[in-house]
Amino acid sequence: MTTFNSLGLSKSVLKSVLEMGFEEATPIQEQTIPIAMDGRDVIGQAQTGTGKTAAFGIPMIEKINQDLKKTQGLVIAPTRELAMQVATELNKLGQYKGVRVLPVYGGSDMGRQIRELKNQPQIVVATPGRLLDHVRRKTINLSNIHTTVLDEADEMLNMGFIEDIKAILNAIPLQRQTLLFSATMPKEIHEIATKMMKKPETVKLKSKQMTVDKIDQFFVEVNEGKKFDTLTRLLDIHVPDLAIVFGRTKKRVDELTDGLSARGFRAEGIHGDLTQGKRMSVLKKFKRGGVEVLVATDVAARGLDISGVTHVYNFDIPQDPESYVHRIGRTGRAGNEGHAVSFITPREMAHLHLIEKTTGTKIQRLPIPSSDEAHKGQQKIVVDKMMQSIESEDLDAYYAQANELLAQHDSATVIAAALKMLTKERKDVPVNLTSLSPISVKQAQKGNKKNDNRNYDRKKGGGKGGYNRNHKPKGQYNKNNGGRNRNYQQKRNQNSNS
Ligand SMILES: Nc1ncnc2c1ncn2[C@@H]1O[C@H](COP(=O)(O)OP(=O)(O)OP(=O)(O)O)[C@@H](O)[C@H]1O
Ligand SMILES: [Mg+2]
Repeated sequence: MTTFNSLGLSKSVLKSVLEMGFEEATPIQEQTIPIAMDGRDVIGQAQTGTGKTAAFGIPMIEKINQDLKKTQGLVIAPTRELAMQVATELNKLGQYKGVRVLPVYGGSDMGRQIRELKNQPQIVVATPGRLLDHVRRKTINLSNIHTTVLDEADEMLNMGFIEDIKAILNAIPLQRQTLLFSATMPKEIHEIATKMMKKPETVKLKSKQMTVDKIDQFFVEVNEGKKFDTLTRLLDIHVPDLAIVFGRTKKRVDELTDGLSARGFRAEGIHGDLTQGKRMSVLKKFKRGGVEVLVATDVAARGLDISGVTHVYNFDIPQDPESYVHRIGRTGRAGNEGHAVSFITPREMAHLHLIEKTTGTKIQRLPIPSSDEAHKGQQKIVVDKMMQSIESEDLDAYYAQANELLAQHDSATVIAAALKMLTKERKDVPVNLTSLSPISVKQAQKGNKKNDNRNYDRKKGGGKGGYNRNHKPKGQYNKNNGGRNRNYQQKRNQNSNS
């Protein structure tokens, strides 16, 4: 066990870390913080949800000169939501040192952003498109930057972003320190990365598989036309606290959201065609539990850290194994348990095997559940609630009526009627989705990302503002286990179908 104390942090950063509920360093933090604090370039690869943000955030904050009111640190992240989240975490890490952090992303007011950048926040966390815009307009001063981070580095150095990244890096002083982090780092990208850095130290945590072993991984083999019914049945059986359903295209996400709402689920969609205001409000609602199913394109696949996500469903199989790793990594974070189910059409089985091979994981087959099982899942929720009521509520006022009913009918009939009334009868509203063609292995191996509709930061949208991550310390890295997990554990034990 490595405490943050033994990593040689300054008093103020140590205070922030402890206040954030971090008691011991995670392995990637333990291994990269000393190297990065030494000023060396680092490529850090560790599984999803293992604290890579603080692994680069802590050394970056330590290096900031708080008396110098100039932009000294730059973090680039692929999506607006991730940029906001990273900025929030850095703000917390730097709160006692008094470091100012500004998120800069597309879809928010340009004029205001320019004014804020003029004040030279010490750290800027930005999406590439908007950042390049500022570089070209000369509305950001990069001349004092000594530390640059590419979060989700393999994605940032992929086809869609690499030209922007090169242009940005070319505008930053050469004597900078560069830190690259991701849960995945394909060999070709690692080579590209190395060329952009100064003798980088690669820290890759040894593990058999790319994914966290706390995530149970399943697949269902199902025809395209049966996917939707299968999804709603699984949701009824699993009863997730919070679930994310990934669809391949924006249109798919819209259709899935409408379909789930029609069947009585509190579902909302998130993708790159929505205004920034809408994207943020959906995410906020999801974090608060006001939305139980978030339907998303790959725009939500990387980096987002939302506590309470117990299930991830790949309604459409991801384009490449890396995307699979990131998508399912939205659950099972910071030592918590998670569950992932991928829907595979018969013609996509080869693609599934490629994912298994690349990630070093065996994905277990799950039979397609029947509507009867789904209905039993819903009844189980009512039974659990009744049991809780029996154990903890004062029922005195109800006994007279209960005895009267029992005088007329046998007890099983009375309870069956109560169960029927309380069980949510899922209206099997017919839902027709536009059919998508299966993904072939060839398509995936080519890394064909042209038509995957990620649309990260290319859209001009309205709305601005930020959200506050409601951080709860949790999981194996500290002893303080959040309430949601306990509830979930209970639910799991009670729900023998899951
Ligand atoms: N040392 C620690 N002890 C306890 N919790 C931690 C520690 N470090 C980070 N965390 C928490 O773990 C969660 C996951 O961290 P983070 O988002 O940095 O993961 P990540 O490795 O970047 O994942 P991804 O690959 O999905 O981006 C966060 O809620 C974070 O606050
Ligand atoms: Mg991350």
